[in-house]
Amino acid sequence: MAKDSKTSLDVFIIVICGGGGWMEELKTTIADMISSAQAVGWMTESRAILYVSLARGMALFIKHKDRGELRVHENLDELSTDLVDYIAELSELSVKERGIFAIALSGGSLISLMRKLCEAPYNKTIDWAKWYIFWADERVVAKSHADSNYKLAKDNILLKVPIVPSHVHSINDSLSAEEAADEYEFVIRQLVRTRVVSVSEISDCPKFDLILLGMGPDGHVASLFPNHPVLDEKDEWVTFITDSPKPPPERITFTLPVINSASNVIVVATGSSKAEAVHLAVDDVGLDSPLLPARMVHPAKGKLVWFFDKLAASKLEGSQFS
Ligand SMILES: O=C(O)[C@H](O)[C@@H](O)[C@H](O)[C@H](O)COP(=O)(O)O
Repeated sequence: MAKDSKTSLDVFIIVICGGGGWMEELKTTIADMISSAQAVGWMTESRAILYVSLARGMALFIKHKDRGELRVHENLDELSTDLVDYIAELSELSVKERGIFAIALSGGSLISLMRKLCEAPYNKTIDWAKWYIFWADERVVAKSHADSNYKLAKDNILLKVPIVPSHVHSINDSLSAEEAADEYEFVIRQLVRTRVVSVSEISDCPKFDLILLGMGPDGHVASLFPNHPVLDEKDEWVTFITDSPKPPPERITFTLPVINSASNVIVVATGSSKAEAVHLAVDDVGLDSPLLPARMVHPAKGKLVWFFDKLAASKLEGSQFS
């Protein structure tokens, strides 16, 4: 079989979501087989379409040729189940490898999609004492304010699992945005020194075990908004903005070099309002199209996984999700 270059999504992994036991083995076997078939040029468009139609009503896992892995789910419940399962898997690997799981959260709907972490089996099986929590971005408001990303995570997750309070690193809410960003970077520098957070082999940046990002309809991730000068920040690890188009205006945010130095990055986008941004962030859209912040997420050595529901994935090239 000849390789068909029209296979726009370079589909080569389909798995049935859920299950366990033999289903897990089947998933791995299928992934390996399709991966080998693609590697030797045996992946045809017709086969990809067959897989897509087989996957209707099931989760579809796609290995994109340069945008990481795309996981398209039928609905939010399935997405959330797969998301927490993947986070638990990364936590286990990281704790096994280095005894710590340093994870950076964002705000928005992502947090409610993570709430299953507080339920069985994860509340018992995850090694919560090894978790260190950070924020990839935070709104500069009091920690008790309804807009606080810290409060959102605390109320929905952190209070419900046995995380060590001293492992939770949130910003100092009594400072200005600029001061809070500087101080947060200082805190992270100390934790890199003691290797609570690893260091990247290719830059001097911190290497978080996992950075979790939501994506706005404009393609922003963390508090990195389209066309904002902080997208060019190369030196700072944490920076600030006072003109966020999404309220509240004052925020601190990890910079792109930090996001792109992580071992793992997850981007979650759901709902039809995100469909165009998903297309622009993932597909080969050419240089004339707007360069969205989400498209600039490209971990140099790490793994990037996108979690979509079928509405958010509906404008992906070659998709059958609409
Ligand atoms: O503090 C923030 O505002 C967030 O970190 C932001 O980057 C969020 O993740 C996206 O705007 C997506 O939010 P939704 O998932 O709620 O659309």
